[in-house]
Amino acid sequence: MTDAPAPAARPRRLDVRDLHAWYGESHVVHGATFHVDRGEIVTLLGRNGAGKTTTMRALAGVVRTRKGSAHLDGHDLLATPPHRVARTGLGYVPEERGIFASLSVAENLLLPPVVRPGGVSLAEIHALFPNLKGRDRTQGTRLSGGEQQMLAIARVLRTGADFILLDEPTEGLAPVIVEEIAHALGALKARGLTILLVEQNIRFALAAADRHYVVEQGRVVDEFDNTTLRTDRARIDAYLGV
Ligand SMILES: Nc1ncnc2c1ncn2[C@@H]1O[C@H](COP(=O)(O)OP(=O)(O)OP(=O)(O)O)[C@@H](O)[C@H]1O
Repeated sequence: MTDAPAPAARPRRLDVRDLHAWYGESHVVHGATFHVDRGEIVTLLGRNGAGKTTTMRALAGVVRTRKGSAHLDGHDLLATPPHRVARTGLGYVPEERGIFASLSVAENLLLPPVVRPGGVSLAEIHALFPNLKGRDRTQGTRLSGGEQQMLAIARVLRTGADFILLDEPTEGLAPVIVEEIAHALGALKARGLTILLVEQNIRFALAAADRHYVVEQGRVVDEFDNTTLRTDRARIDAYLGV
């Protein structure tokens, strides 16, 4: 009898080892180690102030005082100047979304340059986020919070980014909009994109993601798959202090 072949491992996209990051003298990320494979959606969960956003900002090159290693598809992110990071395929959607008040939806969308082939077309963006359809001339800040979040994601998708860092996309949004965003992330995953998500909303994390890391004091201290996250609420609640 021959053994069944082992399932093919997915190629690793993001490999972060012993990452440290500082704001001035303040040492915030203390040796985070984690990875994200091709086509996965992975969350960083943890209490406020645990260092999740700073980890993302360090990967995106917004926080520049860093040590350790972080590679995306073999590109050394810590050695990449900020204006070159987008060319590695990494797109960053910050928590504050960054929608310009004085610009229309279309102007916001077309603002960042396309840096790689394979960007999501306007037709695909409208299929993913129907709320944005027909709103080209609407002032950015006349959109609802959910629509601004959709616009912020769409803007990064247009550039050709295929590894998306998404910081708390559901914060402050109504449940129906949260569902729409979960649905859109599912469609992006089906399209082959890879996503690292900072989240506080466990229901959304379960609906949208494949795996979950817990961050405490700037370190990854545990990892959950969806089954464990669903069934062992006490374990995750202890980390989150709920
Ligand atoms: N620009 C900054 N300058 C100095 N310290 C900062 C700055 N931004 C965040 N910090 C501090 O770094 C620590 C980690 O913050 P971070 O935003 O990464 O946490 P988080 O896990 O994303 O939590 P939250 O959900 O509250 O954003 C906190 O103690 C925070 O006060």
